[in-house]
Amino acid sequence: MRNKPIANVNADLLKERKNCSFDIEELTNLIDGGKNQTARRREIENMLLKNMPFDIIPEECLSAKEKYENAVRKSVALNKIGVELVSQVTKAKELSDLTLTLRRVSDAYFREVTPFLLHLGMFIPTILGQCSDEQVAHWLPLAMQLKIIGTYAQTELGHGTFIRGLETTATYDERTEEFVLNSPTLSSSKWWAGGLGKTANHCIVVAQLYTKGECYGTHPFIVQIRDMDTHMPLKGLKVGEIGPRLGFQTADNGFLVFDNFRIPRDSLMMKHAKVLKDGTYVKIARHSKLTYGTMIFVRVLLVSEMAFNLSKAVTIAVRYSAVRRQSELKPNEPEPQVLDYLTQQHKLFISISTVYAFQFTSNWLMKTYHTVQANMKHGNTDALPELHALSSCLKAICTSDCSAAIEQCRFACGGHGYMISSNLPSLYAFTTATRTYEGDYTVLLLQTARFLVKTWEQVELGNAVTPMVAYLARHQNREAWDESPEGIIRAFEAIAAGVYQTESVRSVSFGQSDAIKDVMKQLSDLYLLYWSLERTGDLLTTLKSTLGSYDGRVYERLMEEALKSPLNQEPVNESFHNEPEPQVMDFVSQQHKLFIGIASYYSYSMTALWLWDILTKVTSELGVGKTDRLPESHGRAVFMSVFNSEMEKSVSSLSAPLQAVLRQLVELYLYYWTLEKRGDLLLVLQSTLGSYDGRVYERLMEEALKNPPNKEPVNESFHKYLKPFIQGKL
Ligand SMILES: CCCCC/C=C\C/C=C\C/C=C\C/C=C\CCCC(=O)SCCNC(=O)CCNC(=O)[C@H](O)C(C)(C)COP(=O)(O)OP(=O)(O)OC[C@H]1O[C@@H](n2cnc3c(N)ncnc32)[C@H](O)[C@@H]1OP(=O)(O)O
Ligand SMILES: Cc1cc2nc3c(=O)[nH]c(=O)nc-3n(C[C@H](O)[C@H](O)[C@H](O)COP(=O)(O)OP(=O)(O)OC[C@H]3O[C@@H](n4cnc5c(N)ncnc54)[C@H](O)[C@@H]3O)c2cc1C
Repeated sequence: MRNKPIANVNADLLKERKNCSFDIEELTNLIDGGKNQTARRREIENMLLKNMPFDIIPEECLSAKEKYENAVRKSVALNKIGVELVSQVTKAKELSDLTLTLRRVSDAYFREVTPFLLHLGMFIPTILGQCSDEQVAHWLPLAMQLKIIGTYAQTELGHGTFIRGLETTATYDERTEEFVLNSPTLSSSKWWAGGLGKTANHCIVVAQLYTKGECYGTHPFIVQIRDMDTHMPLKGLKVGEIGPRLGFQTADNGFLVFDNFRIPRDSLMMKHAKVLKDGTYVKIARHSKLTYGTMIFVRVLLVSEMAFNLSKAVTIAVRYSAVRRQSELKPNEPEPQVLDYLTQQHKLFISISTVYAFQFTSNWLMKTYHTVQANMKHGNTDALPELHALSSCLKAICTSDCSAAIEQCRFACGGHGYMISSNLPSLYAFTTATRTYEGDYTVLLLQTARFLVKTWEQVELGNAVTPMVAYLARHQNREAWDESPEGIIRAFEAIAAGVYQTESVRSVSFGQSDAIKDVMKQLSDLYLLYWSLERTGDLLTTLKSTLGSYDGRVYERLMEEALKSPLNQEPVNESFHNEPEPQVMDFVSQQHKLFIGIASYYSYSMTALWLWDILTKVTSELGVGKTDRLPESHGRAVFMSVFNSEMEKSVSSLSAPLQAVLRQLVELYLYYWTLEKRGDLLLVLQSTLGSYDGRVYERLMEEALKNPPNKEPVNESFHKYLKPFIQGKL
């Protein structure tokens, strides 16, 4: 796309590019995976450039409904080309290169995401990973050619993390050889699935399988949810869009509720378990968690997704920093490019290095994933726990780091970075969601910690462990790390960094020029140094804590320390003889702790009554319960001054004794009612999650039902684009 010289390039950018120490094309080839892949990518880009409709009005200026329709229009056009290209491919490797290229290039057409994301990212992978061979033969061609459009509905209003707690039931009825799907409670409503709200006509539903009166746990089912011709929701289910969210605005995330909805027996995805016609349950899987396979796959995918998204953000920020000039450092000299400020480089360079850390680690992780999959085909699931731990850990860290780094890139672009047109807000909104979906950050780190603790036990027993965790045995002297959760996670992070270093060295060791090697080495060093400085505290092995000692001799150490206190060096302190012991209330430091708390509390309450709008803003951002911890002194000052002046205005014309009494009464009244009516105050949170009565699920559903897309059962884009596309008439 960009291999031709472009006219009118900013002079500063040209200058920076001229300064480059290596051949840019060579690095491009490295990133693409070789010269041929670069050429193929450009070919596809050019083809799409010629054929794809561009936005006439920027996406962000459209209404929510228009945004969705526009996204469907573009998705259909893109996938028409995609399906055609896929049909020409014969080899598996070519197919995976092509899907990756299409995935990357497609981003150029969406500020938000395509409503087909879940179809490509989870529906197809789940067919591949969870269906029996016959089922794959039936469903895969339909899905690949987009004759059906699917999504993945696992999460419910009540449970996302704890999959075993899902409440949707699939009860086998052997008389009709059907499963009956039910959502027995409000909290069992499926919630969040991308593309479910308006687009998908099929859906993978994860439900508790019951047969012959027994529950066999969660299983995936493939379910048609809309009529293929009219697109109307099928009888026995309720489906809709969940409402506006931070990002993913064009992904029509949806809800789904079942009421005795019947599906054929073979809707159960039967690779890992079967239910026979007579209702007998047959377990096939050698590992109980194989039904979680799609999640592992997407976690692996997300590492490269994060590399890609951060690469876009940092490219935007670096280019802009070369163009942007700010502050006159020397009189009559041009203002410097902001890129030349060291502080600006500090914001940006770690992101560049992080992109490569993620990308190299991602290539390696994907290879590892395929190796484990290949072994599992032959029945060997030994490596699955480690793959789960590894993909959980890397997914958690890279999604978290990526969204933080994108924020830095946005900060680096000053005010203009806040414009939607800069694309940085959308990149942030997209990536910050990845920290939550496909397994929440904390939860996944805890999964990894669990694996490491188990491995540690093996090390202690002198048993062999896998190469990836062999360092645990090397560090058995416990000097290099401690056994706290942080220590475990830190050790794992160190491994991730190690992978990056070895992989980057391996990747650049052949063919590549010295110039590229130098740059890669610098980036690798930067990444390692940056994180060792960031985590200096964690890297220190002495915890300096009586409570956190390795041997757990907490009380002995507390006593030893106590005995060292100078006060204990004399049996009776001289103040016994000379001064009465003070009440702790008399200590100024104690008064400071207490009185400032009371004063702050009053100030917030007063300000709430007099300056309702300020409170609404602050509390909706911080939460009422947290206002006493309002961190910014500026915010505190505003509250204080408003409190003082408004109070004074009200009572200043009255006599002094009356003023004093009124002040006390006002204080009492406010104090009393603030505590009594804290529920009402919480209403200013304007939040479905933070309501005083805790009716979270009811409110989420009420809001979803108010959502304009749910006012029409079928969006007109179905008739205009989706239907002709699915039926091959476009
Ligand atoms: C090639 C390109 C193609 C094109 C791609 C296109 C697009 C790509 C772009 C983006 C990606 C695609 C889509 C993105 C958009 C949106 C997607 C959002 C979709 C979703 O958001 S979709 C819902 C995901 N929702 C979750 O992510 C729930 C998280 N919650 C869990 O994942 C579990 O619930 C957990 C693990 C917390 C507890 O589960 P639990 O309670 O059952 O287990 P428990 O803790 O008791 O552990 C018992 C034993 O199981 C082991 N174990 C656990 N999990 C395992 C696994 N997966 N594999 C192997 N072993 C496992 C343990 O290690 C332990 O082992 P041990 O006993 O030996 O210690
Ligand atoms: C944009 C987006 C798209 C999504 N798309 C889909 C989709 O297509 N299909 C689908 O099925 N789902 C989807 N999801 C849902 C997503 O997978 C869940 O939101 C995610 O798994 C987190 O679960 P939760 O919402 O139940 O969070 P919770 O588990 O309720 O998390 C709330 C808090 O509790 C903490 N917590 C929870 N459990 C533990 C624990 N055991 N130990 C310590 N702390 C804990 C978490 O760390 C977090 O701080 C999507 C979500 C988003 C945001």
